[in-house]
Amino acid sequence: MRPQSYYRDDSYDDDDDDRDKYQRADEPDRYLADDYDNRKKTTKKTFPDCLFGSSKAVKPFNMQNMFETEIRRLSKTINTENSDDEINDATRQSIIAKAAVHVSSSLLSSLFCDLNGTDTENLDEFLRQFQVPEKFCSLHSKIDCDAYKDRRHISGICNNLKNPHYGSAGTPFTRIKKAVYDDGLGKRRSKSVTGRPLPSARDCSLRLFQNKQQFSRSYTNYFVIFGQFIGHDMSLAAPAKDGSGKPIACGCNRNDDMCSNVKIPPNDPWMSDQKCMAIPATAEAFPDQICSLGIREQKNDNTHFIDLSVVYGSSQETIDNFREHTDGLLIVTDVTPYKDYLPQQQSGQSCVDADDRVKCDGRVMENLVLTGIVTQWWRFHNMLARKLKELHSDWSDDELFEGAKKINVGYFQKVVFDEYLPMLLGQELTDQFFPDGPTKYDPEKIPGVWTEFSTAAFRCHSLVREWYSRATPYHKLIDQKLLWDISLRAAPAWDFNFGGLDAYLRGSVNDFGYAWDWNFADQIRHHLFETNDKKAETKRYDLPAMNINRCRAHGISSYNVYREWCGYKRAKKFSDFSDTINTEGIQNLREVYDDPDDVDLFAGLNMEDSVPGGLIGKTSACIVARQFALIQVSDRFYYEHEGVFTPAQLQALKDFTHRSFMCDTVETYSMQTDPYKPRTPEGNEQIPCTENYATLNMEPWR
Ligand code: HEM
Ligand SMILES: [Ca+2]
Repeated sequence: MRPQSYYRDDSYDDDDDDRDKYQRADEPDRYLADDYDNRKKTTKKTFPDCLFGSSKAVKPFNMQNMFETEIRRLSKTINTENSDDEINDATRQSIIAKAAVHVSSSLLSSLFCDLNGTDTENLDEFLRQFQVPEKFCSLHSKIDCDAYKDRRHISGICNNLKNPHYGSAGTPFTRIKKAVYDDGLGKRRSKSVTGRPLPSARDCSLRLFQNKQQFSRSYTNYFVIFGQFIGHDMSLAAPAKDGSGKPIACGCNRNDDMCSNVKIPPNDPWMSDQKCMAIPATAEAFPDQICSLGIREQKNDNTHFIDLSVVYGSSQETIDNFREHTDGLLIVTDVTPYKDYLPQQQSGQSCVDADDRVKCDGRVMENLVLTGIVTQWWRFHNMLARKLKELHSDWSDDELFEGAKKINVGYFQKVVFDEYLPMLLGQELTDQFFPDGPTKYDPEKIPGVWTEFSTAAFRCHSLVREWYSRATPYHKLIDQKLLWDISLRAAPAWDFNFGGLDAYLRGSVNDFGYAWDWNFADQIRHHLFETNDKKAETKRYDLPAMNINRCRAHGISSYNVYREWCGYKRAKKFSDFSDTINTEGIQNLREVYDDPDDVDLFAGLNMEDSVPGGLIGKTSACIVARQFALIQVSDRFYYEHEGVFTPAQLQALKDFTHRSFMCDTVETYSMQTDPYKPRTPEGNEQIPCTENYATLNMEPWR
C-alpha cells in the first residue's frame, strides 16, 4: 500500500478534464516555454499603459545611477551589520548580483507600475535589453588569454578565446527552457496551473516514491558514485551568502528568497519532530554570461567543463593551497604502507564524528566511496607528475603540474565519454548524439551546464543504495555500513583494521547499484544527514524532496515541457504519459498532482521507464546526452580536439584500461576488467593486478 496523503486532505480523483475546469480558456499557459517561444514570434511586445507617460515611470532612465544607489544602500546595511569584517571580493560580487536583482525589481515596479497582473512573460525579454554597467560586472573585463593558449585556466576562463568567460566558474547555469517563477522574476513556483498550491515537496516525495530496494544487476555501486563524481565536476550550485559572505543560516521561520525551505506535512511518519527542512537558496547570478539584467538565474561555482574541478578546484586560491609547489605534486597525507590520502584541510567545518582537528569538505566527504574516487584521481596526478619528472628532469614545478593535470583531465574525459556515457545512455542514444565520435570545437556554443541537467536529469539519486560494503584487497566482504555511517564522517577512513578508505572502494566494485525508478533508499529519503542533536531544527533531510524543491526554486518548467523537447507528445491528460511512464507510475502522479503540467521535472523523470539499452529514464537520457554533447563541442581542450594531445599520446590514453587505472590508484590485489560492471565468473572476472596489467605508456610524452 502506498502511503496516503500526509499533507493535502482534499486530494480528489483526477478526471482528465480538470485542467479545463480550473483554467480559463483565455489564460496564458504560464508553464509552457515552448508555447512562449511560439507566441513570441507572432505577437508584438506590449507593455501596460503606465509604462510611458506615467508619473511613476523613470525617464530618462539611468541604469548606472540606479545601480550605484542600490549598491550604496546594500553596502551600508552590510557595514552596519559587520563593522569589523572587511568586505572582500566575494562579498562585493554578491552585493552586485543582489543589486542587479534589486534594480531589476525596482526598475520593473516603476516601469510597470504594478507587477501584479502584468504580463510577466515579457519581463525577461524586456530586461535583457539592459546590460549591467561594465564596472559592476567582471564578465565584461578584458582578459589576456595568451598564457592559456595551450593549457586550461583553473577557473575555466580562456577555454573559449572569443568569449573568455564562457563556461567559467561563477557564471550562471544556462537553461533549456525559460524560467517559470510565480512573479515572473524569481519567486519559487508554488502554484498548480489550476491556481491551487502545489503539494509540499516532502509530500510529493512521501506519496510518489517508495523504497523497494530494487538492485540493478547491470552496474556496480562504483559506477553510481562515479556519476556523482562527474556531476560534482560540472556543477556546484552556489549556496546563497549573506552580506558578509557567510552562508545563510536558514531556520524554519525564515521565509525570504534566501532560503528554500521545505514544509513537513502534519503526520509525517518519519519527520513529525521537525517543522521544516531548512535549505539555503542557490545564489543568484546575472542571467547570461554577458551581464544583462533579467530574471533570476543560479550561479555555478564550478567550471562547467569536464576538467576535474572536484580534484583541482575552480580557483587559483584553492589549488595553490593544495599544491606541494615542488615537482608538480599535490599535497598528500602519508599513510605508509598504504597509498596516499588527501591532504588534511586547515579550515572549514568539522566532520560529524571528528574533533575539531579533522576538517570535512562537505562535497568530497559526502560519502566515503566518493572520497575514495577523489583520492584515486589525486593519486594519479602525483603518479603522472613523477613520471613526467623522470622524462623531463629540467621541467619546473609549474610545467610538471600543468603537464600532469592535462593528462589527468584527458584520461578522465576518455573514461567519461568512452566508457561511462555509452553505458549510461545505451548504444542507440550514444550513436545518435555522438555519431562520429567527437565533433569539432565550436566557440559559438555556450558551454553551459543546464539547470535542468544539474537539478533534475543528472541527479541520479534513485541509484543510491542503503548499505556500503567494505572488502579486503582480495575482495572478501568485511562488513556493510549504512550511508549514514560514512556520510560526512572521517573515522572509518582511518580504521585500518578494516582496510581504511580503500576498503570502501573495493566494496563498491562488488556491490550493485539500485535501479533507476521511483524507489529511493530510506537513507536519503528519510535519514539524510540525520543528527541526534535534539536542539537542531532540521534533524534530517529528504533528498528527492530537496530535488523537487530545487526544481521549483530554480524556476524549472514542468516535466511535460521536457518530454516534448525530447520528442514525446505534450500530455494533455495523465494517461498521455504512457509512452514514457507505466500505468502504476501514471497513477502515482495523478494522485499527487492536479494537472499533467504540474508534474515537477525531477518527479516525472524518476517515474519513467529506462531508455532501451540504457540505464536511466527516457527523458533524462535525452537531456543528459544533449548536455554532454554540448559540453564536448564547446570545450576547446576536449581530449580529442585538435592539438591537445598528439596522436600517439591519444592512443596511449585510449590503451590505458580502466582496470589498470584501478590497479594503479586503489589499494587492491585484483580488479575486474570493467569496474562499472559486476564481476562475473566469465567475461568480467577479477584477476590479479599483476596479470594483464599495463600502466599508462608515457613514451609519447618524452
Ligand atoms: C550517496 C549518494 C549521494 C548523496 C548523499 C547525494 C547528496 C546530494 C545532495 C545533498 C545534493 C544537494 C541537494 C540540494 O541542496 O538541492 C546533491 C546534489 C546533486 N547530486 Fe547527489 N548525492 C548522491 C549521489 C549522486 C549521484 C549518484 C549522482 C549522479 C550520478 C548525483 C548527482 C547530483 C547532482 C548533479 C547534484 C547537483 C549538484 C549541484 O549543482 O550543486 N548525486 N546530491
Ligand atoms: Ca568542471
